[in-house]
Amino acid sequence: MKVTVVGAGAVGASCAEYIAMKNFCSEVVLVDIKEGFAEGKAMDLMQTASLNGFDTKITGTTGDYSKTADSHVAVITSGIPRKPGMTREELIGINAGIVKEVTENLVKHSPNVIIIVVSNPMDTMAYLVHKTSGLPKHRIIGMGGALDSARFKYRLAEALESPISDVDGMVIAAHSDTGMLPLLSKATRNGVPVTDFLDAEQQQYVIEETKVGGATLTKLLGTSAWYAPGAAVSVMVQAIACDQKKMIPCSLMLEGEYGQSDICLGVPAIIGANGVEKIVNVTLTVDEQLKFAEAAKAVREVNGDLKF
Ligand SMILES: NC(=O)C1=CN([C@@H]2O[C@H](COP(=O)(O)OP(=O)(O)OC[C@H]3O[C@@H](n4cnc5c(N)ncnc54)[C@H](O)[C@@H]3O)[C@@H](O)[C@H]2O)C=CC1
Ligand SMILES: O=C([O-])CC(=O)C(=O)O
Repeated sequence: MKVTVVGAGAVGASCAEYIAMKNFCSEVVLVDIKEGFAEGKAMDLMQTASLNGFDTKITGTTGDYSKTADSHVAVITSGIPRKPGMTREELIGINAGIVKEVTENLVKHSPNVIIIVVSNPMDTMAYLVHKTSGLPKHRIIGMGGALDSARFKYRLAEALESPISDVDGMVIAAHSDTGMLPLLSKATRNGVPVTDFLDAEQQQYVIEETKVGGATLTKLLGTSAWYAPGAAVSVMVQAIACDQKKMIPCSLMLEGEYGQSDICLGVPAIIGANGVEKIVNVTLTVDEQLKFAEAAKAVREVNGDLKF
């Protein structure tokens, strides 16, 4: 299995590191536009191989896409991250052009690739990849829900004063500060609804902290997060590489599912060797249905700013 990661910055390098550490992949190619940067990150990571016990070969290139040829999976992390006080949506002006150009280069050299889109605003960037790549829809997957769900579980465990391994939960809809939909109604501690343990105030705290998870870290770090984003991507790549048929919320092109069409939004899906094997239709409460529709409206407005 050959994986390309475009963007050797904070998230791209973290993706490559977690993929290598899990040792399920033969080759990872890092690509960046900054001269020597991807080569340097690849060399540094390779010098951890004997220390961390992996055999994945990591190489780097400054924009030579022939080195990415015949990748099974490509992860797009190229673009700028937000600074404190910004929204993800404000990144569209710079990132749309980068994502479009990177997509064209990737598809030219790997026509059968499965693309995982990370660059923000992610739901809109995933939509852009659909509109410009010509790839079938099961081979374009936006990464947001895997990360947001991990943050939801972190906040749930904090409120429950429980180990995170006791907790299960999922976040769907948009990967934005306002459009995320943590499915509290379905979250459990060892199969017991979390709503049995948490009062209304605690429930609201978990929901609000989950939604602004990325903004909170951006304020603390001065740029956006990378460890959990990198780990979330590695889980998705492994699900494909090992044909795990894992259920992961991802931003996918909808054609009537959840009442939406011609939009990429976070929904639970089975991820395996073919990319998206199936979108899972979860029954939402009336309030969740309304919130999902509101998130769709906001993403659609951002999509309207795209020029193809
Ligand atoms: N979907 C999600 O859950 C998450 C998305 N992000 C997004 O991921 C993106 C990357 O974030 P970071 O890694 O923190 O930024 P970064 O600035 O550390 O890295 C981005 C890299 O992209 C490279 N780049 C720029 N244009 C390029 C091009 N045309 N071709 C190849 N490489 C190019 C830059 O040289 C830089 O090394 C941002 O847009 C950020 O908002 C970050 C975290 C989570
Ligand atoms: O917050 C950001 O801008 C980066 C991101 O998408 C996240 O960490 O969830």
